[in-house]
Amino acid sequence: MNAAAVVPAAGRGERLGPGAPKALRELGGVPLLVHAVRALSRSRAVTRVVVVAPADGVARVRALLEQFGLDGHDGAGITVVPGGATRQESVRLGLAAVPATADVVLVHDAARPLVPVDVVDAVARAVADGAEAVVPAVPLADTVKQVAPAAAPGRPEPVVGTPDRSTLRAVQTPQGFRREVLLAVHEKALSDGVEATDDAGLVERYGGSVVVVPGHEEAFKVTRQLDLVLAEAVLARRRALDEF
Ligand SMILES: Nc1ccn([C@@H]2O[C@H](COP(=O)(O)OP(=O)(O)OP(=O)(O)O)[C@@H](O)[C@H]2O)c(=O)n1
Ligand SMILES: C[C@](O)(CO)[C@H](O)COP(=O)(O)O
Repeated sequence: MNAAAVVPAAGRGERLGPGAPKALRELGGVPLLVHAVRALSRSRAVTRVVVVAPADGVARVRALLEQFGLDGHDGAGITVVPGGATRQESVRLGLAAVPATADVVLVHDAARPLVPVDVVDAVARAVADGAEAVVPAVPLADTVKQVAPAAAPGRPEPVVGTPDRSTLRAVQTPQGFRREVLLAVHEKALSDGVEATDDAGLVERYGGSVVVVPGHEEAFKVTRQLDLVLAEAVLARRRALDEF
């Protein structure tokens, strides 16, 4: 297997609040992006990483990766390309830089810095074993309600349904794909104007099959301030355990 990873890191991080682009915010003194690239590089399956940087931040991201010893000379080779206005566009631009020799592509959010390498390996292995699209996921802790729009602004939203929680999963990254499948659905989505919140959603939209492998609670996405607090705690626990 020859897997390349695309790391969308071009988002602003509006929900995290004011500051640097989210991927460059620090966790334990190290940018989220660097954590994410290190996690991918730990997988023997990953031979190339394409980082998709904010369009005006390519030089800064290259310098940062070099500063943290991730300049392509140690472990997986790394390419940095400019991203787009949406996550989907950023992934498509990153995919264009994936070498044709890669038969498997993993797409991993820079905003999921603490993904364990076992999850990366499990996703890559499931694609190598024949799946065309693979997502890591965890069961939900909360009950989920489907709602309709409120009658007026400020009014409560009416509940219209309660899906059976046992059939639902919260989906993480890296998501893994046969390269030609991911390329094809991104190209079709571009020409059809189709948008999805994750890459596997595009595969589903065009009739492909997607399977789930176990994710990990530490692969959560840093989206809001509280996630950063949790990520600091998880990292501190890992560092403390490493000392024993
Ligand atoms: N135009 C974009 C938007 C998002 N992303 C990346 O997609 C991942 C998941 O997106 P999200 O968590 O929504 O990040 P942001 O878009 O930065 O967050 P927000 O929606 O709060 O602004 C992140 O690693 C983010 O950098 C990207 O590469 N290009
Ligand atoms: C791809 C993803 O992380 C899977 O859960 C998620 O859909 C990204 O959503 P975001 O709103 O762009 O963070």
